[in-house]
Amino acid sequence: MPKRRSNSPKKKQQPKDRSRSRSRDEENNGTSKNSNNRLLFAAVLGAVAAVTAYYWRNDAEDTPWQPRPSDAYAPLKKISGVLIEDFVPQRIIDELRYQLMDAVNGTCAAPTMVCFDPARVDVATGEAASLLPPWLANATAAEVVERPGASHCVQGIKEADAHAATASVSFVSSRDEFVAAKAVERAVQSAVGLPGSHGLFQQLLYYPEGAPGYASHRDCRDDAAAAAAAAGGAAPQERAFTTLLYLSDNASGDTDFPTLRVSIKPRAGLFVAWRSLKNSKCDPASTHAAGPVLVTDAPKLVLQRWYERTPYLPGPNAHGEPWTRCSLGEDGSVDSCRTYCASQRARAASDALRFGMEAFTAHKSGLDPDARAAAVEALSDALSLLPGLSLAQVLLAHALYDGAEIDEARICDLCARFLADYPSLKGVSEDAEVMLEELQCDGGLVERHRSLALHEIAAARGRPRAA
Ligand SMILES: O=C(O)CCC(=O)C(=O)O
Ligand SMILES: [Fe+2]
Repeated sequence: MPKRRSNSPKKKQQPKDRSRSRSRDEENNGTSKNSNNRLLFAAVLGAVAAVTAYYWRNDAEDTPWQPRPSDAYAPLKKISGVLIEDFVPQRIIDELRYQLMDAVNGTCAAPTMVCFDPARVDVATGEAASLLPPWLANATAAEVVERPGASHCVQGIKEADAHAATASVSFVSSRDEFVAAKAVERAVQSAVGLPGSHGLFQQLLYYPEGAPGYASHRDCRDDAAAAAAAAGGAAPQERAFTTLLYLSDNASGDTDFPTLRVSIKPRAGLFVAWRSLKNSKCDPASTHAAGPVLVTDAPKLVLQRWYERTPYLPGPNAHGEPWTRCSLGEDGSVDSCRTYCASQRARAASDALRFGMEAFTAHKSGLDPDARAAAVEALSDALSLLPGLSLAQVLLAHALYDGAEIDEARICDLCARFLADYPSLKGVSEDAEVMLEELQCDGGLVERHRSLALHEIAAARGRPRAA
């Protein structure tokens, strides 16, 4: 017999009623309906917001930052910087290096689109503005397109020319894509208190020998209004902290903090982190640059991650085909070109997630009777590719919960996994908790998933490398 249960979680109205056998008619009236509306609102709005802005956020919560005093790095004191050597065991570094090099030689290898920020190409005429670099001399012959989230782009660039533009490569991975990156996330949480739930995507950076580096900048934004506009009206990103884990030993390519007169030389296993915001403002002292890598040096490899002030739930990875973005230097010339790319697996998972979110929204709108099944299928696909994809976990739990015949064990597991990573994401975590309660899930499930995570920390922070 198919199980009957409430249409949506109802913690507030019926805290003690865990019955899953009431009829739908009974449920669809009075206070339950208000509760349904609240949850429907949270879920759908959240999904839509995630589609448009690629994240949910919670302004109520501040990011913790509690590094051990012994890890404080005095030269970066003004920005609460820490520096930790031998942050993770060599095997973690080896795996990350392997993933990055594999991407550089494979999925990231052939960017054919270069974008300028701000616009350097006239979309109407297709003419390149002045000060374009020589490799774009015949850009007018190429197709000029607009890319959401970037400015004007030139498409169809010859591969060799695009390679000339590739000053660095950012291989953008989901938080859970690689075991090694996940282990680093846990290590960061244990060392400086930054929970993974505040982290943006992880970036594996590659600067080839001879790369000019990355021009002086801050990772935060000064102008909240401009940032909101750039985010398409959604809440702007606020990168509050930056963490770097160097994966290579270099004689050049230092991370420089000109205001603080500090230079950090890359050394495999060296971890450095600092805060960019001071009293909620973008701190000028956090200005930094990646120095040029000498032609005689080895390529510089880094795992970089930004952390938001508040929890952040990533949506689909925005990077499809590899593409290159160039920013402008102070004199208006093009500098700091970087190629962005993601793995085939992450891209496939993102496509499934995007489709699943659309289907989920259609299901919640009540207009399409087949949408729920489509959402379940697509979100399950996304999770089979990237099991830790938190947004897919919580949406799939909701979609399954709304079905006539529910797989309680699966919903419990999805909610517990989600809550182990996102214990306090406004509106979303609460719903996951309500589902756990309504389904009378095993009370220790979340804790088990959490301790699994702690186990990963212990594994990540293994014995220091031999000198
Ligand atoms: O590679 C580095 O040393 C720093 C990179 C950086 O600052 C950035 O990508 O925002
Ligand atoms: Fe930076």
